[in-house]
Amino acid sequence: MVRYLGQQEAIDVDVALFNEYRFSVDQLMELAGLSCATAIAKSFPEKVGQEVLVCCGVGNNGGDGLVCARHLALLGYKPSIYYVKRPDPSKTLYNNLVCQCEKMGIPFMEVSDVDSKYGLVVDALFGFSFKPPVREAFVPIMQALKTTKIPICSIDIPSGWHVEEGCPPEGGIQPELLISLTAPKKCAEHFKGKFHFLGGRFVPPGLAQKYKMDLPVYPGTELCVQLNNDL
Ligand SMILES: NC(=O)C1=CN([C@@H]2O[C@H](COP(=O)(O)OP(=O)(O)OC[C@H]3O[C@@H](n4cnc5c(N)ncnc54)[C@H](O)[C@@H]3O)[C@@H](O)[C@H]2O)[C@@H](O)CC1
Ligand SMILES: [K+]
Repeated sequence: MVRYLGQQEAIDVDVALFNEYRFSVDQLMELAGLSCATAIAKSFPEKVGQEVLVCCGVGNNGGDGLVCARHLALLGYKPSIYYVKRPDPSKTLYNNLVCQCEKMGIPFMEVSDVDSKYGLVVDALFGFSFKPPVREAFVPIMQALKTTKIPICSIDIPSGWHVEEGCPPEGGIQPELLISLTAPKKCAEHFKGKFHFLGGRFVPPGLAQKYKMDLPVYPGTELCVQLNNDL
């Protein structure tokens, strides 16, 4: 059984990947975002050709969302991006990701009429660094995601959920697909949606052993593996 990590463990793994194993953020973000697009395509093949709203926050989870949007376009979906806040010019990584999306013709827009405009929503607002409660600037988009009837695909953490305890008592978003990256975090034990995938097939075996991740075997050359395929 794959082990579900606590918030501090997820942060420690992150630090080890970058400092000890010398990966760059771009490298892992590309693989993470690609695995998310792949999991979405496996879960919702019937939505190819439809509009997809990709909601991106200001951290690396949002960066995964930008990469995912680009790959969704390559897979035949029609993504649009809601970016809560454009990155500061000094943040080269995020500015490059934005440029890549713009050059692909992916529009950046405000959120309106989610239920009538889109077939899917990708939630890349907060990842494992989230600490509740949600700050003011994010309340409108969180409200839109809480009330939509369109299936939500959450990257790494259902945004607004406590990273370990799950959905907040006052209610939160209920994604239909969760793509856990690297290893699932404890909140995923409370996930009740239809599809739970693991993505981010880049964990060196030594690191997986150190954190006793017990990662499942990815089939063949797949970039993601379904964790709840017994359903
Ligand atoms: N460690 C790994 O293996 C990898 C992690 N990646 C992604 O990186 C994510 C973690 O990224 P980060 O550490 O940058 O953090 P997050 O993207 O989880 O969030 C950080 C941002 O959210 C803000 N934030 C935190 N709490 C908030 C609140 N209550 N209200 C509003 N804003 C709040 C922070 O100020 C910060 O700007 C992961 O979940 C995953 O999606 C991938 O990109 C690549 C590989
Ligand atoms: K998320």
